[in-house]
Amino acid sequence: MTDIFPQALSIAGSDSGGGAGMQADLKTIQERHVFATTVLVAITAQNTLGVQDAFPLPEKIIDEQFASLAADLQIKACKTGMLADPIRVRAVVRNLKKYDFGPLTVDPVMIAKGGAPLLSNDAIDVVRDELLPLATIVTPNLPEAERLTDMTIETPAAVKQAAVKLQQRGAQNIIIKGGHQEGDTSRDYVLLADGTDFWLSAKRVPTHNTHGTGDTLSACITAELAKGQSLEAAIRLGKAYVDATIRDGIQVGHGHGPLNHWAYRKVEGQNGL
Ligand SMILES: Nc1ncnc2c1ncn2[C@@H]1O[C@H](COP(=O)(O)OP(=O)(O)OP(=O)(O)O)[C@@H](O)[C@H]1O
Ligand SMILES: Cc1ncc(COP(=O)(O)O)c(N)n1
Repeated sequence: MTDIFPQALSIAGSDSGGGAGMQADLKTIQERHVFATTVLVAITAQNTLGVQDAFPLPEKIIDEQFASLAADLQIKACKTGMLADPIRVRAVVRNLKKYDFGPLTVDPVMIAKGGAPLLSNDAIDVVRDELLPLATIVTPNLPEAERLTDMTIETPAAVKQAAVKLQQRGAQNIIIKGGHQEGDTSRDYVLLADGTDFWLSAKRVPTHNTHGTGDTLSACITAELAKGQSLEAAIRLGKAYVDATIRDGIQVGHGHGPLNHWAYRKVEGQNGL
């Protein structure tokens, strides 16, 4: 008998433009040599210029996708992305409690780079109160961390305080991403369950082509967890992977362009990639 191949699950919205959401997850998980499966929660009509429309899927088909996967596949890690509204968040929570798909990475996607809401205001409290307690790791950007903690985060000390607050809300491990900061360096703060903490720094790339950075980071972490990597190794690999996709950019579309998901192949062997 051959070994079961590592399988990971993306629970997210579709970005027709291919740069973010489920498409970014699929590209990333595939590049990390893990078999990608999906539960589609919403469909967006989207390109690099913005989100033109969004359509959340009925609860029934969300439940059925989870049931189909649970009946057959051996998923070892999963992640959430765009969850749209309270009905969809609760449907996902219900299914994550019902089935074991391994460690859960929650990317609490709220607003697209172009400014369109991907999570309704009344769903934010549901994510905080019902989804965060299930999270092995939560990966907010700075504005998302502010909303989830009711804090203004303007200093490194406030970033650390927000991470502790997210742990108190039930998420075990935290990354607060610094992509939205000013300055020459993009710094992400990591707080692990055992209290270990560190910063992951990278020289900021002066580019508008950062559509899907958060999805890509969280999908890479999920893929590495599905392979059995430790959480810290998965986080460090995720950072190295997303950094390569931004640094070795491609030009697609006329707005916030997507990442180069195969860029790491050029730096393979470095930073564990
Ligand atoms: N211009 C940049 N140069 C280098 N690293 C960046 C840049 N922009 C973002 N990053 C890195 O990309 C990762 C994602 O961070 P970011 O804050 O952009 O997440 P996000 O807002 O959730 O992304 P998205 O919503 O686009 O999916 C982090 O590791 C961050 O440091
Ligand atoms: C379906 C979907 N999921 C997630 C994002 C976040 O990505 P970004 O903030 O880069 O627009 C998105 N735009 N669309």
